[in-house]
Amino acid sequence: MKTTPIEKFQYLVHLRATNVHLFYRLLSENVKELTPLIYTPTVGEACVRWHEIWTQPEGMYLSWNDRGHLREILDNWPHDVEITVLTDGSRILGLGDLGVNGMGIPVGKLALYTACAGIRPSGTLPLTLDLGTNNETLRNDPLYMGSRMPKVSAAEEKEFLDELMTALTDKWPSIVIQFEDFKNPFPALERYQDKYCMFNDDVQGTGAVIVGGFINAVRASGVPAKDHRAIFLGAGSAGVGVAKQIVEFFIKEGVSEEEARKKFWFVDSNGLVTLDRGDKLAEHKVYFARDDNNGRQYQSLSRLIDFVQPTILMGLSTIGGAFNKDILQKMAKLNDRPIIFPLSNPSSKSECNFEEAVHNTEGRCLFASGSPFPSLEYNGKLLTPGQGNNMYVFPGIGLAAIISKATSITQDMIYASAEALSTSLNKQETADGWLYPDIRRIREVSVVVTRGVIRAAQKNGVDRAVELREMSDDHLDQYIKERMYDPFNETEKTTYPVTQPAGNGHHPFANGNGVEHVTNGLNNAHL
Ligand SMILES: NC(=O)C1=CN([C@@H]2O[C@H](COP(=O)(O)OP(=O)(O)OC[C@H]3O[C@@H](n4cnc5c(N)ncnc54)[C@H](O)[C@@H]3O)[C@@H](O)[C@H]2O)C=CC1
Ligand SMILES: CC(=O)C(=O)O
Ligand SMILES: [Mg+2]
Repeated sequence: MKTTPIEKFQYLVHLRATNVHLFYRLLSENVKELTPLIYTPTVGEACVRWHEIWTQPEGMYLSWNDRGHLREILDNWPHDVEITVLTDGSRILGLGDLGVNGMGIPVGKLALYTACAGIRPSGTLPLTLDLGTNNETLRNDPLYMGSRMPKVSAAEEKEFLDELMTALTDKWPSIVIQFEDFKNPFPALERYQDKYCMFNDDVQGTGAVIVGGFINAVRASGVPAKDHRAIFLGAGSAGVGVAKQIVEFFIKEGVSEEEARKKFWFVDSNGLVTLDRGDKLAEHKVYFARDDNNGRQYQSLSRLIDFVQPTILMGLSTIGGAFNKDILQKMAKLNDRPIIFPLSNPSSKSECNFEEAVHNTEGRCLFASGSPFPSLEYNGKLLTPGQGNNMYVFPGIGLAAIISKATSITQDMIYASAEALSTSLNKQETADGWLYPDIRRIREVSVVVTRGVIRAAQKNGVDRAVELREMSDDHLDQYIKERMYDPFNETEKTTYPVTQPAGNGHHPFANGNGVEHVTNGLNNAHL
């Protein structure tokens, strides 16, 4: 009997490696119960302990020493890849730099691609870059499987990524590449987004999923778009990615860009993000930096709330519990329906939990969190939290890019995923005031998102599957559904090729050989 979440995680890893279709049958019939085990929050614990709990290889690791040979190495992968999720492990959820332990994230995200959007398991490639880690504790741990060197410089990583992007698209010309959990994702996004079929999930996927729920929250708040004001705790890739897409929404609602930009007050680890703060602001923060603070600086979140009187409080700070009782009660005093989105992952990093938000706002908050929280009864009413997690959109974005054979993933495609998500709630969900659809309907939702993204690709002319342009929406939905992998109709035995990180040879199971021995996850007795 498996009792702890991590034991259940390990059981599911084993099931996937030994009976992949059964794993996906189980997952698709129990999405709500099993997603928290294979994804956030449990995947966070699994990544922290990856080197301790590791039993069998999954995915492919590419190390700094492999540079110059990346294209040859990809030839070792025996399947045709449609999509890869790629991380360098440098910012895994809100848990910091976990080096190659971050492999849990590409594996988990791709399992959701299969479960939620029906991408064939064999068409997915979890990819982790072993470019060193600045996590000294891990580097000194005898069981750590990655290279024991500090993280390479930004310029070296750029050089590596340039080679990798060329190699991936040379090997699989239609591949979709999802960047995930990079500490500083902006340079690569800027460099590659027009040239390759790629997107950054933390900046763009998160922006889209939050706008999707936010559209419904603004409607439910009764406050017109032009009167909203937002405080963001956390000004990193996700915070800025979300705010930029909310700006896009405000503009569509008739607010000018300048007015929209002025609706945001960002707080990071150095205080309120202002132009006169005296430190050199990272480039991505400059757009939202305030210039109207008259030399005043941040004292506390509570004082900033008094000053700004926000309608919206977003948390993307990795600071668990930052939205305390005082903060939540202030939001409730200021607003009939305060919008409170503690979005940091995993649950331990969430700025507050659902129960705290409900009790301190008299049940009036419009709530979504990054990790799931249980429903609860309040004043005789069952309240269900929204889950504002990019898992509602990235499967549809990826599937749309694959089906439409997109040459790149445009901002319009990303925004279309948000709009499609906001329309995907059924009558009951809307009547119950939900911001996001029931996660149990995720495959249906992914069809709606996929169609919206394909239509945007067509409008932007980045689609190569031009025959889809003539299809009606109903026909296109049917086409998407038929394209989806169905674990209930599978007899083919699928195997999972894997490689090991360059590693150190100390791990009892790691062969430390990088890539020479591509092994089969179903039959890895020779490891
Ligand atoms: N719900 C979702 O779908 C998603 C959630 N996230 C979560 O958002 C969080 C942040 O992710 P990123 O923006 O990519 O990380 P990041 O490292 O780029 O940004 C973190 C930000 O928080 C700020 N911060 C740190 N300590 C603070 C403090 N004491 N007070 C105020 N600000 C503080 C940092 O200065 C930085 O601006 C993570 O926990 C991640 O798991 C990220 C992507 C998607
Ligand atoms: C959900 C996600 O992508 C993150 O927390 O990084
Ligand atoms: Mg992420």
